[in-house]
Amino acid sequence: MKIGIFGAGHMGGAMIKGWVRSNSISPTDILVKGGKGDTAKKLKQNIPFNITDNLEDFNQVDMIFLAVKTPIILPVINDLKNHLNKDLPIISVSAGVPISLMQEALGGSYPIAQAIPNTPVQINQGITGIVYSQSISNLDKIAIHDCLSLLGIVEEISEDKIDIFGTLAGCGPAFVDVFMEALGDAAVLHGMDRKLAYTVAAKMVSGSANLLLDSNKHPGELKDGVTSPGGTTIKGIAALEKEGFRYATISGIDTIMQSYK
Ligand SMILES: NC(=O)C1=CN([C@@H]2O[C@H](COP(=O)(O)OP(=O)(O)OC[C@H]3O[C@@H](n4cnc5c(N)ncnc54)[C@H](O)[C@@H]3O)[C@@H](O)[C@H]2O)C=CC1
Ligand SMILES: O=C(O)[C@@H]1CCC=N1
Repeated sequence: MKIGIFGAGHMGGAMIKGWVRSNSISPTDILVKGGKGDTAKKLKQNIPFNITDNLEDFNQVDMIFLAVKTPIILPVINDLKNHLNKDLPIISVSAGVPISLMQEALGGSYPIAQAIPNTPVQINQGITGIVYSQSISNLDKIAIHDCLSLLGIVEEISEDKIDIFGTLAGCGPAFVDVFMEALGDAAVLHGMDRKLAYTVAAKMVSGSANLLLDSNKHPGELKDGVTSPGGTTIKGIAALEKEGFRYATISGIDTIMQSYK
């Protein structure tokens, strides 16, 4: 499978790393178009993919991912379509560009998809939500699904849920990172070595997440299993709730959702 990708920044770079790490895609089967900066060139120092600025070269690949910033998705699509001599599937990973706008730019029958991956794709532990255009063939869908599955779980979702999917799965890692950083600061406040504190925080978060998935239990039930009556944990939970922990989290997600309007 030959993959084309525009943009090798945070998201594009994470996808490239994940594909190569999966051992199913050779770096030389990845064709990258970078921007004006040297991000793609720097990444190429570690991963020997191909770089080009010649858009005609993308006719050699099986599908093209767009991982450029949201405001330039449509200009990039408009430029690219003039250089393709066949209808290669184009998958935008950009948050906030509706598939209808991309479809309009490419023409009604052009095969496109909007996918929202997240940064854990770089270690093949991502989750990607995807919406396909109606015109896309089953064969294209299977090929795109297979390609994204190398990076983690893939969920096909309806178009009206892509923004909330992207907010939860795509933005969410930053929420968890801030949480782990804060846990680390608290542990340092109480004398723990910072490196150890982050290791403990990360293993605690990943272990708790895996337990939620494996046990199929409600998160509240798992929380109840930690909060012994009159014990220490419930004192901490009460203090967090007093500070609006749940509402702060809901508000964070809701604020992102409002920003799409
Ligand atoms: N960072 C994340 O965790 C996630 C990002 N996304 C989406 O991915 C897209 C990119 O975001 P980031 O990677 O965070 O931004 P970024 O700024 O790190 O990367 C964008 C890259 O595009 C390159 N670029 C600019 N113009 C270009 C052009 N004409 N052709 C090819 N490359 C060009 C830039 O040099 C840069 O390296 C955004 O639309 C965002 O919504 C989606 C899910 C998660
Ligand atoms: O912050 C952003 O705009 C992107 C969208 C999903 C994650 N990062």
